[in-house]
Amino acid sequence: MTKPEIHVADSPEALVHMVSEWLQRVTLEAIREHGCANLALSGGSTPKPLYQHLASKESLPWSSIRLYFVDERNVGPMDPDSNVRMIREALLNRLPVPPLSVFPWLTETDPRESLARYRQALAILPRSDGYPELDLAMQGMGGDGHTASVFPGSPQELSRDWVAAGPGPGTERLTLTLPLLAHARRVAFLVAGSDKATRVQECLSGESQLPAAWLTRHAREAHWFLDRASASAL
Ligand SMILES: O=C1O[C@H](COP(=O)(O)O)[C@@H](O)[C@H](O)[C@H]1O
Repeated sequence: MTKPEIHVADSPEALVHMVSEWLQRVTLEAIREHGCANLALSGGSTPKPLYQHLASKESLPWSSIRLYFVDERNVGPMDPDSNVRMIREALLNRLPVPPLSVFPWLTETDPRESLARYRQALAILPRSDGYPELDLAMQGMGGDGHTASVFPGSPQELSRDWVAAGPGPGTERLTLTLPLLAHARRVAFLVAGSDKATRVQECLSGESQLPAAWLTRHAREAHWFLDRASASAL
């Protein structure tokens, strides 16, 4: 449990550049250290420009990177709500990423089957305290303080498993759990916009029990990447 590092960029565009440089640096470091980098990416609207930017740079050795998905909505892979659809369109379809290194959630089926398959996909990772160890988990934060698909007051919030399924606004969710994410070598939150400023302040105050705050406090190394607007209440 260490103090989170807060990085503030002057604009949403500068934020994308800042996170992209950092993500590339820590990814290359992991590849140098143990031959590959194990990353988990979030969905939602905030990271899309980051993924598009990364796709345009083509500077990472994608054959040495495994890509997991922090969470998914239990909808088809072409559904407008699908996280993997957004990440494929913004990033994966534009790059030479080997399909076998990409681990989408199985959806449109019994969630117990999806969770069992995702546990298998995660089981190839090294372990930290019995949890699969990601090199980097890229997180978002919703306006209610959720992160991944762990919503305040949801059953997912209490899970100590590696993965969980449960309710979310609109669609059922499949998600990596907070303890698994906390065992990643690094957790990075990417948040933009003045509408989230008060929640950012709350999550970084050290008192809050919201999922994003819990993960920040329990992560081995937590980073918050903010634009000026989302950092305005700090
Ligand atoms: O529902 C979700 O929301 C969070 C936050 O999304 P944002 O659009 O407000 O940045 C996201 O991190 C998560 O992957 C997604 O499923």
